[in-house]
Amino acid sequence: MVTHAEALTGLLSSWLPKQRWFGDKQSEIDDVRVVSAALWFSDAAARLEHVVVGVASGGRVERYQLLVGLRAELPERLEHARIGDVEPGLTAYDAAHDHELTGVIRDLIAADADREGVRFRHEPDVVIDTDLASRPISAEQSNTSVVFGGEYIMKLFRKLDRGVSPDLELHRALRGVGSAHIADLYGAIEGELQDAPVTYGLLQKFFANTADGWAMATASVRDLINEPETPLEELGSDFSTEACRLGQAVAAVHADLVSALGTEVVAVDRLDSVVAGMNARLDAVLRRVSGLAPFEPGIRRVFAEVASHGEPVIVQRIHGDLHLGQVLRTLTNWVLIDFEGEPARPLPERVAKMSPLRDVAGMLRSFDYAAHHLLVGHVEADEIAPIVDARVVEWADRNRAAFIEGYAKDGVMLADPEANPVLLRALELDKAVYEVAYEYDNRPSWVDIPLRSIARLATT
Ligand SMILES: Nc1ncnc2c1ncn2[C@@H]1O[C@H](COP(=O)(O)OP(=O)(O)O)[C@@H](O)[C@H]1O
Ligand SMILES: O=P(O)(O)O[C@H]1O[C@H](CO)[C@@H](O[C@H]2O[C@H](CO)[C@@H](O)[C@H](O)[C@H]2O)[C@H](O)[C@H]1O
Repeated sequence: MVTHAEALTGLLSSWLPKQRWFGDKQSEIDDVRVVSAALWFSDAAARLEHVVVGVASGGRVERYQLLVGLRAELPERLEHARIGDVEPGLTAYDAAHDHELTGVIRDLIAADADREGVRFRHEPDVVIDTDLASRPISAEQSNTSVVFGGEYIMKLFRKLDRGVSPDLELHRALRGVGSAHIADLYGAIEGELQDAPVTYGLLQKFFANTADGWAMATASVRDLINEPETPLEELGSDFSTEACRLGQAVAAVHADLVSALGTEVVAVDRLDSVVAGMNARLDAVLRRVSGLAPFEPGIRRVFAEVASHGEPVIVQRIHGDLHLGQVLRTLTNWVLIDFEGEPARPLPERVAKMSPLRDVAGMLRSFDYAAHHLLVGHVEADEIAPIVDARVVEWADRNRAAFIEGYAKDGVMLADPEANPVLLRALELDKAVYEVAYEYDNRPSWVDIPLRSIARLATT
Protein backbone atom coordinates (compact mmCIF):
# COMPACT_ATOMS: atom_id res chain seq x y z
CA MET A 1 0.00 0.00 0.00
CA VAL A 2 1.38 3.39 -1.02
CA THR A 3 1.56 6.23 1.50
CA HIS A 4 3.14 9.67 1.32
CA ALA A 5 5.21 9.14 4.45
CA GLU A 6 8.66 9.33 2.82
CA ALA A 7 7.82 12.57 1.03
CA LEU A 8 6.65 13.97 4.36
CA THR A 9 9.91 13.46 6.25
CA GLY A 10 11.63 16.38 4.52
CA LEU A 11 8.98 18.73 5.90
CA LEU A 12 9.09 17.55 9.49
CA SER A 13 12.42 19.00 10.73
CA SER A 14 10.92 22.47 10.75
CA TRP A 15 7.31 21.50 11.59
CA LEU A 16 7.90 19.16 14.57
CA PRO A 17 9.73 21.60 16.90
CA LYS A 18 6.80 24.02 16.63
CA GLN A 19 4.41 21.45 18.09
CA ARG A 20 3.63 21.75 21.82
CA TRP A 21 3.86 17.96 22.19
CA PHE A 22 7.30 17.64 20.61
CA GLY A 23 9.70 16.75 23.43
CA ASP A 24 13.16 18.08 22.68
CA LYS A 25 12.83 21.66 21.50
CA GLN A 26 16.40 22.58 22.52
CA SER A 27 18.34 20.38 20.06
CA GLU A 28 18.44 20.48 16.27
CA ILE A 29 16.72 17.54 14.57
CA ASP A 30 19.42 15.41 12.93
CA ASP A 31 17.26 12.87 11.14
CA VAL A 32 13.63 11.85 10.64
CA ARG A 33 12.85 8.29 9.48
CA VAL A 34 9.60 6.50 8.78
CA VAL A 35 9.08 3.63 11.23
CA SER A 36 5.64 2.61 9.97
CA ALA A 37 3.01 4.02 7.64
CA ALA A 38 -0.53 2.90 6.86
CA LEU A 39 -3.58 4.21 5.10
CA TRP A 40 -6.45 4.37 7.58
CA PHE A 41 -9.06 6.02 5.39
CA SER A 42 -9.57 7.52 1.98
CA ASP A 43 -12.45 9.11 0.04
CA ALA A 44 -12.72 11.59 -2.81
CA ALA A 45 -11.97 14.57 -0.55
CA ALA A 46 -9.32 13.38 1.90
CA ARG A 47 -6.91 10.62 2.93
CA LEU A 48 -5.90 9.76 6.49
CA GLU A 49 -2.45 8.22 6.76
CA HIS A 50 -1.04 6.96 10.03
CA VAL A 51 2.69 7.57 10.22
CA VAL A 52 5.16 6.78 12.98
CA VAL A 53 8.51 8.51 12.65
CA GLY A 54 11.78 8.03 14.51
CA VAL A 55 13.29 11.45 15.24
CA ALA A 56 17.00 11.69 16.06
CA SER A 57 17.96 14.78 18.04
CA GLY A 58 20.17 15.57 21.01
CA GLY A 59 21.80 12.11 20.75
CA ARG A 60 18.47 10.27 21.21
CA VAL A 61 15.90 8.73 18.91
CA GLU A 62 12.23 9.15 19.91
CA ARG A 63 9.19 7.78 18.09
CA TYR A 64 6.24 10.06 17.34
CA GLN A 65 2.76 9.31 16.04
CA LEU A 66 1.47 11.55 13.23
CA LEU A 67 -2.08 11.58 11.93
CA VAL A 68 -1.55 12.91 8.45
CA GLY A 69 -4.45 14.31 6.46
CA LEU A 70 -3.96 14.81 2.73
CA ARG A 71 -6.13 17.01 0.57
CA ALA A 72 -5.81 18.51 -2.90
CA GLU A 73 -7.18 21.75 -1.53
CA LEU A 74 -6.70 22.64 2.09
CA PRO A 75 -9.79 24.42 3.42
CA GLU A 76 -9.22 27.68 5.29
CA ARG A 77 -10.27 26.03 8.59
CA LEU A 78 -7.25 23.68 8.35
CA GLU A 79 -4.64 26.22 7.26
CA HIS A 80 -3.20 26.39 10.81
CA ALA A 81 -2.58 22.62 10.68
CA ARG A 82 -0.66 22.67 7.37
CA ILE A 83 2.57 20.64 7.28
CA GLY A 84 3.41 21.19 3.60
CA ASP A 85 3.02 19.81 0.10
CA VAL A 86 4.09 16.18 -0.40
CA GLU A 87 3.63 16.44 -4.16
CA PRO A 88 2.36 19.15 -6.46
CA GLY A 89 -1.29 19.68 -5.64
CA LEU A 90 -1.36 17.49 -2.50
CA THR A 91 -1.06 19.10 0.92
CA ALA A 92 -0.30 17.25 4.16
CA TYR A 93 -1.68 18.58 7.43
CA ASP A 94 -2.22 17.48 11.02
CA ALA A 95 -5.45 15.48 10.81
CA ALA A 96 -5.99 15.74 14.59
CA HIS A 97 -7.43 19.19 13.74
CA ASP A 98 -9.80 17.87 11.08
CA HIS A 99 -13.15 16.95 12.63
CA GLU A 100 -14.05 14.82 9.61
CA LEU A 101 -10.97 12.61 10.01
CA THR A 102 -11.02 12.43 13.81
CA GLY A 103 -14.63 11.32 13.40
CA VAL A 104 -13.31 8.53 11.17
CA ILE A 105 -10.96 7.36 13.96
CA ARG A 106 -13.84 7.35 16.46
CA ASP A 107 -15.90 5.32 13.97
CA LEU A 108 -13.08 2.78 13.58
CA ILE A 109 -13.17 2.28 17.37
CA ALA A 110 -16.97 1.95 17.29
CA ALA A 111 -16.64 -0.72 14.59
CA ASP A 112 -13.86 -2.71 16.33
CA ALA A 113 -11.91 -2.28 13.10
CA ASP A 114 -8.39 -3.40 12.19
CA ARG A 115 -6.02 -1.49 9.89
CA GLU A 116 -2.70 -3.08 9.00
CA GLY A 117 -2.04 -4.52 12.43
CA VAL A 118 -3.58 -1.60 14.34
CA ARG A 119 -6.53 -2.64 16.51
CA PHE A 120 -9.36 -0.17 17.16
CA ARG A 121 -11.49 -1.53 20.02
CA HIS A 122 -14.31 -0.30 22.20
CA GLU A 123 -14.71 -1.83 25.65
CA PRO A 124 -16.99 -4.89 25.36
CA ASP A 125 -19.96 -3.37 27.22
CA VAL A 126 -19.82 0.04 25.54
CA VAL A 127 -21.70 1.22 22.45
CA ILE A 128 -20.09 4.27 20.86
CA ASP A 129 -22.37 7.04 19.55
CA THR A 130 -20.97 7.91 16.11
CA ASP A 131 -23.19 10.96 15.58
CA LEU A 132 -21.36 13.30 17.94
CA ALA A 133 -19.43 16.15 16.36
CA SER A 134 -15.72 16.42 17.08
CA ARG A 135 -13.51 19.36 18.11
CA PRO A 136 -9.89 19.53 19.31
CA ILE A 137 -9.48 20.79 22.88
CA SER A 138 -7.78 24.15 23.00
CA ALA A 139 -5.19 23.34 25.68
CA GLU A 140 -2.95 20.96 23.75
CA GLN A 141 -0.42 19.37 26.08
CA SER A 142 1.92 16.37 25.89
CA ASN A 143 -0.54 14.64 23.54
CA THR A 144 -3.44 15.71 21.35
CA SER A 145 -7.00 15.30 22.60
CA VAL A 146 -10.26 15.61 20.70
CA VAL A 147 -13.73 15.93 22.24
CA PHE A 148 -16.90 14.41 20.73
CA GLY A 149 -20.08 16.23 21.68
CA GLY A 150 -20.09 16.56 25.44
CA GLU A 151 -19.57 12.81 25.83
CA TYR A 152 -16.17 11.48 24.80
CA ILE A 153 -12.57 12.58 24.83
CA MET A 154 -10.07 10.80 22.58
CA LYS A 155 -6.39 11.14 23.42
CA LEU A 156 -3.98 10.51 20.57
CA PHE A 157 -0.54 9.82 22.01
CA ARG A 158 2.32 11.67 20.37
CA LYS A 159 5.62 10.35 21.77
CA LEU A 160 5.30 6.58 21.65
CA ASP A 161 6.81 4.14 24.13
CA ARG A 162 7.63 0.50 23.52
CA GLY A 163 5.03 -1.05 25.82
CA VAL A 164 1.41 -0.58 26.84
CA SER A 165 0.80 2.96 28.06
CA PRO A 166 0.20 3.12 31.83
CA ASP A 167 -2.63 5.55 31.03
CA LEU A 168 -4.46 2.68 29.28
CA GLU A 169 -3.31 -0.05 31.65
CA LEU A 170 -4.34 1.80 34.81
CA HIS A 171 -7.64 3.10 33.43
CA ARG A 172 -8.50 -0.46 32.43
CA ALA A 173 -7.53 -1.82 35.83
CA LEU A 174 -9.41 0.93 37.70
CA ARG A 175 -12.48 0.41 35.54
CA GLY A 176 -12.32 -3.29 36.44
CA VAL A 177 -12.67 -2.49 40.15
CA GLY A 178 -15.32 0.20 39.59
CA SER A 179 -13.22 3.19 40.67
CA ALA A 180 -15.42 6.26 41.22
CA HIS A 181 -12.72 8.88 40.61
CA ILE A 182 -11.61 8.27 37.03
CA ALA A 183 -12.88 8.95 33.51
CA ASP A 184 -14.46 5.69 32.39
CA LEU A 185 -12.52 3.98 29.58
CA TYR A 186 -14.61 3.43 26.44
CA GLY A 187 -12.03 2.23 23.92
CA ALA A 188 -8.43 2.17 22.75
CA ILE A 189 -6.18 2.02 19.70
CA GLU A 190 -3.35 -0.46 20.06
CA GLY A 191 -0.81 -2.26 17.94
CA GLU A 192 2.76 -3.51 17.74
CA LEU A 193 5.70 -1.36 16.82
CA GLN A 194 9.21 -2.72 16.32
CA ASP A 195 8.22 -5.99 18.07
CA ALA A 196 6.75 -4.29 21.15
CA PRO A 197 3.17 -3.44 22.10
CA VAL A 198 2.24 0.19 21.59
CA THR A 199 -0.75 2.34 22.59
CA TYR A 200 -1.84 4.89 20.00
CA GLY A 201 -4.96 6.29 21.62
CA LEU A 202 -7.68 6.18 24.28
CA LEU A 203 -11.38 6.99 24.20
CA GLN A 204 -12.88 8.00 27.54
CA LYS A 205 -15.78 9.68 29.21
CA PHE A 206 -15.55 13.46 28.87
CA PHE A 207 -16.57 15.51 31.87
CA ALA A 208 -18.14 18.69 30.55
CA ASN A 209 -18.39 21.78 32.78
CA THR A 210 -15.51 20.90 35.06
CA ALA A 211 -12.84 23.06 36.60
CA ASP A 212 -9.36 21.67 37.04
CA GLY A 213 -7.69 21.85 40.43
CA TRP A 214 -5.06 24.30 39.20
CA ALA A 215 -7.68 26.83 38.01
CA MET A 216 -9.58 26.56 41.28
CA ALA A 217 -6.50 26.76 43.50
CA THR A 218 -4.97 29.70 41.65
CA ALA A 219 -8.29 31.59 41.73
CA SER A 220 -8.18 31.21 45.49
CA VAL A 221 -4.59 32.53 45.63
CA ARG A 222 -5.49 35.47 43.37
CA ASP A 223 -8.26 36.36 45.79
CA LEU A 224 -6.02 36.34 48.80
CA ILE A 225 -3.60 38.68 47.04
CA ASN A 226 -6.44 41.05 46.21
CA GLU A 227 -7.98 40.95 49.68
CA PRO A 228 -4.89 41.30 51.86
CA GLU A 229 -6.91 42.03 55.02
CA THR A 230 -9.29 39.04 54.85
CA PRO A 231 -8.27 35.99 56.94
CA LEU A 232 -7.79 32.97 54.71
CA GLU A 233 -10.63 30.99 56.25
CA GLU A 234 -13.03 33.85 55.46
CA LEU A 235 -12.13 34.08 51.78
CA GLY A 236 -15.10 33.07 49.62
CA SER A 237 -12.66 31.12 47.47
CA ASP A 238 -10.95 29.29 50.36
CA PHE A 239 -9.77 26.03 48.79
CA SER A 240 -9.18 23.93 51.91
CA THR A 241 -12.51 22.05 51.89
CA GLU A 242 -11.80 21.05 48.29
CA ALA A 243 -8.21 20.15 49.16
CA CYS A 244 -9.57 17.81 51.83
CA ARG A 245 -12.04 16.19 49.40
CA LEU A 246 -9.24 15.87 46.88
CA GLY A 247 -7.15 14.03 49.47
CA GLN A 248 -10.04 11.61 50.01
CA ALA A 249 -10.31 11.00 46.25
CA VAL A 250 -6.59 10.33 45.87
CA ALA A 251 -6.64 7.87 48.79
CA ALA A 252 -9.64 6.10 47.21
CA VAL A 253 -7.85 5.76 43.85
CA HIS A 254 -4.76 4.43 45.62
CA ALA A 255 -6.93 1.85 47.41
CA ASP A 256 -8.53 0.90 44.07
CA LEU A 257 -5.09 0.46 42.50
CA VAL A 258 -4.12 -1.84 45.37
CA SER A 259 -7.31 -3.90 44.86
CA ALA A 260 -6.60 -4.17 41.14
CA LEU A 261 -2.84 -4.61 41.02
CA GLY A 262 -1.57 -5.41 44.51
CA THR A 263 1.38 -4.28 46.60
CA GLU A 264 4.99 -5.21 47.30
CA VAL A 265 7.36 -4.34 50.11
CA VAL A 266 10.78 -2.78 49.62
CA ALA A 267 12.72 -4.34 52.50
CA VAL A 268 15.13 -2.28 54.58
CA ASP A 269 18.16 -3.86 52.92
CA ARG A 270 16.90 -2.66 49.50
CA LEU A 271 16.29 0.96 50.51
CA ASP A 272 19.76 1.85 49.21
CA SER A 273 18.46 1.27 45.70
CA VAL A 274 15.59 3.73 46.28
CA VAL A 275 18.11 6.35 47.42
CA ALA A 276 20.40 5.50 44.50
CA GLY A 277 17.51 6.20 42.10
CA MET A 278 16.90 9.61 43.65
CA ASN A 279 20.62 10.43 43.55
CA ALA A 280 20.89 9.37 39.91
CA ARG A 281 18.01 11.66 38.94
CA LEU A 282 19.68 14.47 40.92
CA ASP A 283 23.01 13.83 39.12
CA ALA A 284 21.32 14.17 35.74
CA VAL A 285 19.71 17.52 36.64
CA LEU A 286 22.89 18.87 38.29
CA ARG A 287 24.76 18.28 35.02
CA ARG A 288 22.31 20.57 33.22
CA VAL A 289 21.17 23.23 35.70
CA SER A 290 23.96 25.00 37.57
CA GLY A 291 21.52 26.83 39.89
CA LEU A 292 20.88 23.56 41.71
CA ALA A 293 24.52 23.06 42.79
CA PRO A 294 24.41 25.01 46.10
CA PHE A 295 21.69 22.68 47.37
CA GLU A 296 23.34 19.39 46.41
CA PRO A 297 24.74 18.45 49.86
CA GLY A 298 21.44 19.22 51.59
CA ILE A 299 19.41 17.24 49.06
CA ARG A 300 21.72 14.21 49.29
CA ARG A 301 21.48 14.34 53.09
CA VAL A 302 17.66 14.19 52.97
CA PHE A 303 17.76 11.32 50.43
CA ALA A 304 20.28 9.38 52.57
CA GLU A 305 17.95 9.59 55.59
CA VAL A 306 15.48 7.32 53.76
CA ALA A 307 17.96 4.43 53.98
CA SER A 308 19.33 5.22 57.42
CA HIS A 309 15.83 5.64 58.84
CA GLY A 310 15.34 1.94 58.21
CA GLU A 311 11.59 1.64 57.60
CA PRO A 312 10.47 -0.82 54.90
CA VAL A 313 8.46 0.91 52.16
CA ILE A 314 5.18 -0.51 50.85
CA VAL A 315 4.85 0.10 47.12
CA GLN A 316 1.97 -0.11 44.64
CA ARG A 317 1.03 1.24 41.21
CA ILE A 318 0.39 4.98 41.48
CA HIS A 319 -0.55 7.92 39.26
CA GLY A 320 3.08 8.99 39.06
CA ASP A 321 2.73 12.65 38.02
CA LEU A 322 -0.04 13.90 40.24
CA HIS A 323 -0.54 17.64 40.40
CA LEU A 324 -3.43 20.11 40.47
CA GLY A 325 -3.63 20.17 36.66
CA GLN A 326 -4.35 16.42 36.65
CA VAL A 327 -7.52 16.56 38.72
CA LEU A 328 -10.94 17.71 37.56
CA ARG A 329 -13.75 18.90 39.82
CA THR A 330 -17.08 17.75 38.44
CA LEU A 331 -20.31 18.90 40.05
CA THR A 332 -20.13 16.12 42.62
CA ASN A 333 -16.69 14.56 42.53
CA TRP A 334 -12.93 14.85 42.06
CA VAL A 335 -11.60 12.86 39.09
CA LEU A 336 -7.95 12.00 38.41
CA ILE A 337 -6.81 12.04 34.76
CA ASP A 338 -3.67 11.26 32.75
CA PHE A 339 -2.11 8.21 34.43
CA GLU A 340 0.99 8.27 32.21
CA GLY A 341 3.49 9.16 34.95
CA GLU A 342 6.23 11.75 34.51
CA PRO A 343 6.71 12.19 30.75
CA ALA A 344 10.49 12.45 31.05
CA ARG A 345 10.91 9.09 32.82
CA PRO A 346 11.52 5.93 30.79
CA LEU A 347 8.53 3.56 30.63
CA PRO A 348 10.02 0.76 32.82
CA GLU A 349 10.41 3.28 35.66
CA ARG A 350 6.89 4.65 35.16
CA VAL A 351 5.23 1.24 35.43
CA ALA A 352 7.22 0.18 38.51
CA LYS A 353 5.42 0.02 41.85
CA MET A 354 6.28 3.03 44.01
CA SER A 355 5.28 4.46 47.36
CA PRO A 356 1.82 6.08 47.17
CA LEU A 357 3.42 8.93 49.11
CA ARG A 358 5.08 9.91 45.81
CA ASP A 359 1.64 11.04 44.57
CA VAL A 360 0.97 12.77 47.88
CA ALA A 361 4.32 14.57 47.53
CA GLY A 362 3.41 15.57 43.95
CA MET A 363 0.21 17.19 45.15
CA LEU A 364 1.94 18.94 48.06
CA ARG A 365 4.43 20.38 45.57
CA SER A 366 1.50 21.59 43.48
CA PHE A 367 0.06 23.61 46.39
CA ASP A 368 3.45 25.30 46.63
CA TYR A 369 3.38 26.04 42.91
CA ALA A 370 -0.15 27.44 43.04
CA ALA A 371 0.84 29.68 45.94
CA HIS A 372 3.94 31.13 44.32
CA HIS A 373 3.48 31.16 40.56
CA LEU A 374 1.30 34.31 40.28
CA LEU A 375 4.19 36.54 41.22
CA VAL A 376 6.59 35.03 38.67
CA GLY A 377 7.35 37.67 36.07
CA HIS A 378 4.73 40.04 37.55
CA VAL A 379 5.78 43.66 36.98
CA GLU A 380 4.98 44.55 40.56
CA ALA A 381 6.35 41.35 42.08
CA ASP A 382 9.05 43.06 44.16
CA GLU A 383 6.56 45.58 45.49
CA ILE A 384 3.86 43.02 46.33
CA ALA A 385 6.08 40.21 47.61
CA PRO A 386 6.75 41.56 51.10
CA ILE A 387 3.00 41.97 51.67
CA VAL A 388 1.80 38.68 50.21
CA ASP A 389 4.70 36.28 50.77
CA ALA A 390 3.62 35.29 54.27
CA ARG A 391 0.01 34.89 53.10
CA VAL A 392 0.79 32.63 50.17
CA VAL A 393 2.97 30.46 52.41
CA GLU A 394 0.08 30.30 54.88
CA TRP A 395 -2.25 29.39 51.98
CA ALA A 396 0.06 26.57 50.86
CA ASP A 397 0.43 25.22 54.42
CA ARG A 398 -3.32 25.35 55.01
CA ASN A 399 -4.14 23.44 51.83
CA ARG A 400 -1.31 20.95 52.18
CA ALA A 401 -2.59 20.14 55.68
CA ALA A 402 -6.20 19.85 54.44
CA PHE A 403 -5.12 17.51 51.62
CA ILE A 404 -3.22 15.27 54.06
CA GLU A 405 -6.22 15.29 56.42
CA GLY A 406 -8.47 14.20 53.55
CA TYR A 407 -6.01 11.52 52.47
CA ALA A 408 -6.22 9.93 55.93
CA LYS A 409 -9.92 10.59 56.54
CA ASP A 410 -11.54 7.39 55.24
CA GLY A 411 -8.91 5.03 56.62
CA VAL A 412 -8.16 3.42 53.25
CA MET A 413 -4.57 4.61 52.85
CA LEU A 414 -1.61 2.27 52.68
CA ALA A 415 0.94 4.76 54.01
CA ASP A 416 0.20 7.62 56.37
CA PRO A 417 1.93 10.84 55.21
CA GLU A 418 2.15 12.11 58.79
CA ALA A 419 3.77 8.93 60.05
CA ASN A 420 6.41 8.97 57.28
CA PRO A 421 7.93 12.47 57.31
CA VAL A 422 11.41 11.31 56.24
CA LEU A 423 10.20 9.53 53.11
CA LEU A 424 7.68 12.27 52.32
CA ARG A 425 10.31 15.01 52.48
CA ALA A 426 12.69 13.01 50.27
CA LEU A 427 9.90 12.41 47.75
CA GLU A 428 9.00 16.10 47.71
CA LEU A 429 12.62 16.96 47.07
CA ASP A 430 12.93 14.30 44.37
CA LYS A 431 9.86 15.82 42.67
CA ALA A 432 11.19 19.36 43.04
CA VAL A 433 14.47 18.28 41.40
CA TYR A 434 12.46 16.83 38.49
CA GLU A 435 10.54 20.11 38.30
CA VAL A 436 13.76 22.14 38.07
CA ALA A 437 14.63 20.22 34.88
CA TYR A 438 11.05 20.46 33.59
CA GLU A 439 10.93 24.23 34.08
CA TYR A 440 14.44 24.72 32.69
CA ASP A 441 13.31 22.99 29.48
CA ASN A 442 9.79 24.38 29.20
CA ARG A 443 9.28 27.53 31.30
CA PRO A 444 12.69 28.93 32.33
CA SER A 445 11.13 31.90 34.14
CA TRP A 446 9.43 29.41 36.53
CA VAL A 447 12.58 27.58 37.57
CA ASP A 448 12.78 29.62 40.77
CA ILE A 449 9.54 28.07 42.05
CA PRO A 450 11.02 24.59 42.62
CA LEU A 451 14.44 26.04 43.47
CA ARG A 452 12.98 28.08 46.32
CA SER A 453 11.20 25.02 47.67
CA ILE A 454 14.41 23.03 47.43
CA ALA A 455 16.19 25.72 49.42
CA ARG A 456 13.58 25.27 52.15
CA LEU A 457 13.29 21.46 52.05
CA ALA A 458 17.03 20.78 51.87
CA THR A 459 18.16 23.14 54.60
CA THR A 460 15.56 22.95 57.38
N1 LIG B 1 -12.10 12.98 30.95
C1 LIG B 1 -11.94 14.28 30.76
N2 LIG B 1 -12.98 15.15 30.88
C2 LIG B 1 -12.81 16.49 30.67
N3 LIG B 1 -11.64 17.03 30.33
C3 LIG B 1 -10.57 16.23 30.21
C4 LIG B 1 -10.66 14.82 30.42
N4 LIG B 1 -9.44 14.27 30.22
C5 LIG B 1 -8.63 15.28 29.90
N5 LIG B 1 -9.30 16.47 29.90
C6 LIG B 1 -8.76 17.81 29.55
O1 LIG B 1 -7.75 17.61 28.57
C7 LIG B 1 -6.49 18.10 29.05
C8 LIG B 1 -5.39 17.18 28.55
O2 LIG B 1 -5.58 15.88 29.08
P1 LIG B 1 -4.37 14.99 29.59
O3 LIG B 1 -4.85 13.62 29.83
O4 LIG B 1 -3.69 15.68 30.75
O5 LIG B 1 -3.46 15.03 28.29
P2 LIG B 1 -1.89 15.10 28.05
O6 LIG B 1 -1.42 13.66 28.09
O7 LIG B 1 -1.82 15.70 26.68
O8 LIG B 1 -1.25 15.96 29.14
C9 LIG B 1 -6.63 18.14 30.56
O9 LIG B 1 -5.80 19.11 31.14
C10 LIG B 1 -8.10 18.46 30.75
O10 LIG B 1 -8.30 19.85 30.65
O1 LIG C 1 0.65 17.49 32.95
P1 LIG C 1 1.89 16.85 32.39
O2 LIG C 1 1.85 15.37 32.38
O3 LIG C 1 2.29 17.41 31.05
O4 LIG C 1 3.03 17.22 33.49
C1 LIG C 1 4.16 18.02 33.22
O5 LIG C 1 3.76 19.37 33.10
C2 LIG C 1 3.26 19.98 34.32
C3 LIG C 1 2.94 21.44 34.00
O6 LIG C 1 1.93 21.51 33.06
C4 LIG C 1 4.30 19.90 35.43
O7 LIG C 1 3.72 20.37 36.64
C5 LIG C 1 4.38 21.41 37.33
O8 LIG C 1 3.67 22.63 37.08
C6 LIG C 1 2.31 22.62 37.59
C7 LIG C 1 1.73 24.00 37.30
O9 LIG C 1 1.68 24.24 35.91
C8 LIG C 1 2.29 22.34 39.07
O10 LIG C 1 0.93 22.25 39.52
C9 LIG C 1 2.98 21.03 39.37
O11 LIG C 1 3.03 20.80 40.76
C10 LIG C 1 4.40 21.07 38.81
O12 LIG C 1 5.04 19.81 38.99
C11 LIG C 1 4.66 18.43 35.64
O13 LIG C 1 5.68 18.35 36.65
C12 LIG C 1 5.19 17.85 34.33
O14 LIG C 1 5.48 16.47 34.49
